[in-house]
Amino acid sequence: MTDGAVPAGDDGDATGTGDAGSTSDSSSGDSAEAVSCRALDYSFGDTKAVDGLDLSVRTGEIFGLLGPNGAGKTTAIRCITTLLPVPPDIVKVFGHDAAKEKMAVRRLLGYVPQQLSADAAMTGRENVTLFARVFDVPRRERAARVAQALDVVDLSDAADRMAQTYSGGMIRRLELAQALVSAPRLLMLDEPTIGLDPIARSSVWEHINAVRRATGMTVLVTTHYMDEAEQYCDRVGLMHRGRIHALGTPGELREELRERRRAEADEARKSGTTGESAETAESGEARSDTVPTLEDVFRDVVGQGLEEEGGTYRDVRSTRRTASRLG
Ligand SMILES: Nc1ncnc2c1ncn2[C@@H]1O[C@H](COP(=O)(O)OP(=O)(O)OP(=O)(O)O)[C@@H](O)[C@H]1O
Repeated sequence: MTDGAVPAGDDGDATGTGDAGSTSDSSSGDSAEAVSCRALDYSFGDTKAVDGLDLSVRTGEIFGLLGPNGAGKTTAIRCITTLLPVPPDIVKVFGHDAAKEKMAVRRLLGYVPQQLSADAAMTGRENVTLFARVFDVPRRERAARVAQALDVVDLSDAADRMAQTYSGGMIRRLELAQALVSAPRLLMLDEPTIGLDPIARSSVWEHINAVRRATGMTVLVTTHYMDEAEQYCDRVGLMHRGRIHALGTPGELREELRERRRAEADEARKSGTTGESAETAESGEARSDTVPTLEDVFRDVVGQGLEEEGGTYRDVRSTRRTASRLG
């Protein structure tokens, strides 16, 4: 079983908590909040991967979790998918508790992990059919649902070709079809466009957007690409060292920084005694007039750029196998 499959019937919880989904008040999954994490912690031995994370994803939005390598994004996503065990009353998906109602949570979500989740030695259709079986899509509906999922990502014509003949962008779209075949209410994507060329990146996003528009599905996505977050996410959370340091729409975050810069420039102008050179003061003023980018916001909040921590991002990107073809 790949990481991408979170089968409804496979309870992988090491803590052995039961599933109270069918008896819960919230069993219909009706909740204005698609995802909620309250003070979520997760450690691997001595490494604190997630450190008191508070997160609220609203139903129907595209929420981007941004952060450098090692910020804890994947770990947080895996806690929400129930692939990593969490204590009760910390993580909820459409009101269902990820510890107590694991099966109910799994039935509501589709997950495209960073690692490859398509099998090179099967056709596109066979790959999606496998996910349809794992996710318990009723047998009589299966063929139609598989065809529909392939159609949504524009892979109908290539459906009966082996996945090893697909380009990197096609593989990512195939993985999207795998996650969509169970008609999830929440789609979680971990670095969906990493390693793809700009055209393939925008194609993947166009397909995500089209499904979102058609179904009202909620999307939670992690990305390093600020331009994508800016263009496609309704709101973003800037994550660093296991927690969110800034949250809002890209426009709000940029405007907040612009205001802070203006206030600082005013302050410097008023005091005039800060010892800063005329040149520095001038550059501060000029800065306060330009609209900052999300990268500027990130740098301001955590004191560094997205690509500066961890040092292994390029390695990760270069080893992301869907960047080329399946071997
Ligand atoms: N299975 C594991 N065992 C030990 N440490 C881990 C494991 N998975 C993640 N970590 C550590 O937890 C921290 C957070 O990692 P995580 O993968 O969640 O970050 P990320 O923001 O998703 O980064 P990336 O973009 O590289 O995936 C890092 O310090 C990482 O080394």
